[in-house]
Amino acid sequence: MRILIAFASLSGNTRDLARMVRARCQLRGHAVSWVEADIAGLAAAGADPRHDAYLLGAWTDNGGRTPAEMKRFIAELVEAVGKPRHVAVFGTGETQWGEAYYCGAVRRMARFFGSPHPRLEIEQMPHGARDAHRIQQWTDQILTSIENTPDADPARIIA
Ligand SMILES: Cc1cc2nc3c(=O)[nH]c(=O)nc-3n(C[C@H](O)[C@H](O)[C@H](O)COP(=O)(O)O)c2cc1C
Repeated sequence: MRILIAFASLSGNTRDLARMVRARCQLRGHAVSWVEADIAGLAAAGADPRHDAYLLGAWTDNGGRTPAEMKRFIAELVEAVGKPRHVAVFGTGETQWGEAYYCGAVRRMARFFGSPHPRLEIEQMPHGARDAHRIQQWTDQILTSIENTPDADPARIIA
């Protein structure tokens, strides 16, 4: 499959997480388009913005909010391809901001897209065997689910 990974990361935690997700996708033989939303737009994903799966990641800003760079990217994505069916969301946050706000951006993005997939929420930076295992399991679960879905996405039918 062609997979788009796009994320916003202020201090690198979410970038580390995105890299681990990318490594797993590539290990399973998928082609990954990589967009760092803080410095690039959808054009970085190549000539065709349509992908089989969209894995979107973000850190969480004040009050559980989605960072502005990610909002801008999402607006561009929706303008180009609509709200895709196969969106899964990951991110990092800190519980010290309060349970109600923890990884709020991940929850908001998943809600916005109506994502049917589980969310991946990591506290601060991913570390240790436990996080590595969670990330691998999450990525595998998402990819297996999408691979096995009879698809009505125009992007996949045309591709
Ligand atoms: C100004 C600011 C506000 C934050 N607000 C929240 C928040 O509401 N909820 C949360 O879970 N984390 C919050 N955080 C923590 C970051 O989301 C967390 O450190 C994250 O791992 C940073 O990811 P990054 O290294 O990819 O930028 C906040 C951090 C900053 C700097």
